[in-house]
Amino acid sequence: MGSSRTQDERTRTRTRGGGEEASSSAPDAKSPPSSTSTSTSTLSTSSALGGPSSRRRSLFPLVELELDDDGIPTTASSIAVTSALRASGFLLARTALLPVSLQRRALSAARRYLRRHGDDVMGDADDDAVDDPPSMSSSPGLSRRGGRVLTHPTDPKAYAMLEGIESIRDDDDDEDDDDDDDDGDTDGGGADEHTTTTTTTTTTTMATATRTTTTADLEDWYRAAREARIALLRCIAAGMGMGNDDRDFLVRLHDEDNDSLRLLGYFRGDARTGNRCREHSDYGTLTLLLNDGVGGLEAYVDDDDDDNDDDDGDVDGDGGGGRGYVVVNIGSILSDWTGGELRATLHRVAGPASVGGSVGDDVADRTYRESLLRAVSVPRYSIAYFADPNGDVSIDAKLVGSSAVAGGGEGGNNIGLRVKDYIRWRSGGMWSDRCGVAFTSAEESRLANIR
Ligand SMILES: O=C(O)CCC(=O)C(=O)O
Ligand SMILES: [Fe+2]
Repeated sequence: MGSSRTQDERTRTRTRGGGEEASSSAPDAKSPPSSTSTSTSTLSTSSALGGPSSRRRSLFPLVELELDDDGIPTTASSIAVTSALRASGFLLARTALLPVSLQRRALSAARRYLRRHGDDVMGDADDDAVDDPPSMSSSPGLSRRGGRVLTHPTDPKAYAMLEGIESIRDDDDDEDDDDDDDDGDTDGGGADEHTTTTTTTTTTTMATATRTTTTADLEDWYRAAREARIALLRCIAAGMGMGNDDRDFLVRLHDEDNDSLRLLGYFRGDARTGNRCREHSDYGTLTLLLNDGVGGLEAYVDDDDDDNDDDDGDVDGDGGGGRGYVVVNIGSILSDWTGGELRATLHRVAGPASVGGSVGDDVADRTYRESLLRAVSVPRYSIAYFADPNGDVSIDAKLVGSSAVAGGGEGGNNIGLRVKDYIRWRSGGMWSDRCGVAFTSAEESRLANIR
């Protein structure tokens, strides 16, 4: 199982996962101890999702995810991760588990993958626009199904869902006799050393090498993301005191490895381009997001302790890719498990014409608008790694507090909705059937509030 993500919180209306009225979800009162390596990152001034033009610079913490000699996250890291997820639901994580070199390789591989498989599926990719993800020159608003790369029904993007590491290899096996559109692209980043070493060989050999490298790089990223998932789940379990301080409490609820990679290629646009990715929140447990540094990612964050509706934060504008960190956020299942203490935050990839975007005329507005214009003038690539819990775990479990239910009621008859059914419902299907566009009516109405 993996995830194609859609939607959830509308914090402005003080609601939390499942549409319930929020109880208390004030940011963690504990400030990280001075020994923590947490710092804040420099972030672009955000546009407000749905607010007028007032701006606030929002800083999400950059957390150095440190492991001890046994590979266990330090206490400082656990506190830093949990504090950020309480406060905003977002953090930027830097960790030796996801080194910059691997990030670059993975992004290059995603780009190659989307272009190759997109061409396969859609057949009309723009050959001149070598930097662009595959697009459909006709009917750009329609999703064409049946291949590995889909165009999104509404957002100007192509994407591929890779459900499990094996799916990457299967894709390559399927392609063994298909070399006509494999361009051996080295992505200008010099990241594809295997391809580079084969440039003097025949086209066919080079194509094979490119496939192999693409597969290897995506597999490496997938494996590394799984390790990072384990570390982050340990941080959360420890930081929240779950399972009587059993640090592997959450890890065990994920030992089926129900995860997926979504490779995303956003098309170039112009001043008229609105959202490149519609507002949504993720609905599994944990998302690790790597992007190529092209801006536009925004998160809608609300302070519970004031009435300002415009406390929205641009997550990064340069998330990963260059500076070596990944964006970490959580989905609604984990948020619900914690009674909303950890936030599944609404986010999007904005374009210059996004609703509630930069409409004012002060310096910050203009600067931000220019940054979005620059961002949309180039394609944007990202890789989302989604972790879901084991399929039979209850999404209704409460994993914090005195009534915490280990395993979410596993084995019981009255466990409520199971993860696998919930995800099927949210995502509009399982596996490659997922369209990733399902919105519940509650979510739709929350979204309507910001339009
Ligand atoms: O591409 C991005 O930066 C955001 C993607 C995202 O939020 C998602 O796919 O759930
Ligand atoms: Fe997302």
